Amino acid sequence: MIEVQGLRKRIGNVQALDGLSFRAEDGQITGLLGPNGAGKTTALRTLFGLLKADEGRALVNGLDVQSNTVEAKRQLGLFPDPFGLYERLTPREYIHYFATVNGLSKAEARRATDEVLAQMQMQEIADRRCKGFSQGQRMKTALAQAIVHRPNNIILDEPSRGLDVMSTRILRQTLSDLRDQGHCVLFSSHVMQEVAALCDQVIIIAKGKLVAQGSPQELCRITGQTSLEEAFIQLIGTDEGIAA
Ligand SMILES: Nc1ncnc2c1ncn2[C@@H]1O[C@H](COP(=O)(O)OP(=O)(O)OP(=O)(O)O)[C@@H](O)[C@H]1O
Repeated sequence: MIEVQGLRKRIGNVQALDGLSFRAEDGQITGLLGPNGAGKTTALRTLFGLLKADEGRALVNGLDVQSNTVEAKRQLGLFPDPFGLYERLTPREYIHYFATVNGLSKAEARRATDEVLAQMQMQEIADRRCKGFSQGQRMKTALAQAIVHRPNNIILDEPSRGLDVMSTRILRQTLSDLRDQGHCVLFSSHVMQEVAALCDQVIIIAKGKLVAQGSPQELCRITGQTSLEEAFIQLIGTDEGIAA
């Protein structure tokens, strides 16, 4: 379970988070939606302990990421930018390294790496260097790295950005599988269709604050609209931030 309570963060002259609160439950995919500059990345970075909030708390399974950083992070997987992989490493080396960083012994890390390589159907590329990898191969490596230590919670910042159709399908299937296994999956997106199709809960934020939270159906009902896109536009007052 992931929760933020009253997060406030000022960056330069901008109030990036302005008392943001929301909760993402286990066994659900929760989508974070908002126009450009709404504070989505700032909220996710704060949850991962990469930024320190001025006020408020970010909790992972009830653990405060600021005061209980190591333990909280072990229960959290962060999907990194797939374009920032170390090109000299193979997926096996890469994934194994992150498994040990997250506290697994060498033997456990080897076993967990084998399992995740099989789960993601990566055996063929497991021992090739990442240099020259396609987008889909990069995405799989990045996702495998995020989930190798079997964290209960997974955070992804615009994971489908730049992916082709096949890679997007693999990503969506993996997120659905993680949800079905009981994980808490929280991701940000601008793609309305993706959010409507995948998410059990949608959190809409603007100007660093929560605007609405509910299932896509509930948000349509509240606003009297027939699509999530229309509901979003009504709640936000603009169609900025929507991708087709
Ligand atoms: N390092 C920074 N320096 C200056 N301003 C920043 C910085 N990081 C974030 N901000 C500002 O904080 C606000 C929130 O930014 P954030 O990246 O969290 O929004 P977002 O919802 O992820 O936007 P997008 O959908 O465009 O990616 C924006 O106004 C942004 O310009």
